[in-house]
Amino acid sequence: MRFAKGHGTENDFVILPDPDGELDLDAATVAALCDRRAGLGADGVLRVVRTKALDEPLTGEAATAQRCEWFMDYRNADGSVAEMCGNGVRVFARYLQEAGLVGAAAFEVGTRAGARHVVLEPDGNITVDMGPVRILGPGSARLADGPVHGTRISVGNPHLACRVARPVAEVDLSAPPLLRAEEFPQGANVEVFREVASGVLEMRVYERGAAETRSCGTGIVAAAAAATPPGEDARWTVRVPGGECTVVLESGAARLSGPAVIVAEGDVRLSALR
Ligand SMILES: N[C@@H](CCC[C@H](N)C(=O)O)C(=O)O
Repeated sequence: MRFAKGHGTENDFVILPDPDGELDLDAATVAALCDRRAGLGADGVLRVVRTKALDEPLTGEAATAQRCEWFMDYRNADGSVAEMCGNGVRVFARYLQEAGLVGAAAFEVGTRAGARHVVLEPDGNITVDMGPVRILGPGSARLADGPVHGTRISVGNPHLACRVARPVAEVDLSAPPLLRAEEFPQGANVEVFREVASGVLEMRVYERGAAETRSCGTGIVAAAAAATPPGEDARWTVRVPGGECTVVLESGAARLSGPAVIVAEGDVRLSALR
């Protein structure tokens, strides 16, 4: 099976080109591909499939994806399905560009959170219109070193973005955060963030379905939204362990800009994966 490997601020993905939807990608295969010792290693898988070949109903929030030629079928490293991935959609767009599957510098990508408009910027970054950012109210979690309190936010997928007083490097993210099922029936990605200068946040994340990653695009947007006074527009630079991205919040929606690179292409033996 052909594959590519790419990352956006070191949030890394195995990319599987499957234009005609012929691949039966089960959770065990995804987990084996993402295994960093016995597989290729990644935080998630991006299956590149034509929307018309997708064997899945696109209803509700996902319905606008029907108008897109290409669909990002996102899977977490543990094999679970997720609605959206902010770094993944940039890497997906870079793959489409480099594989010659799109000709324009601006186009839409289908996701389970709906169509997402992307722009390949002249400076090499990619900007994604991340859609509506929904503030759902307060929430809390228990981390390995104690409780954190924050804001429940949907960026298509669920987040708990928590402002902390200490440097984020000191927060213990070695264990899965304990969440309350009534607050997060589908689980959540948990961000800890701190404002380190005017308009600049530092952030770390524990991702649903993956553990701590070096960046999370939807998490970056969630942290920026949690850091912004209600009803205001804002622009943030968000530093994560794998680099930095920019978020512009405007009228309840967000644009995310950052790098996306393809670093390898090759063949993987699916039959050899455990
Ligand atoms: N890394 C992604 C988010 C991937 C999905 C997430 N783990 C979830 O289950 O919601 C990003 O860059 O947004």
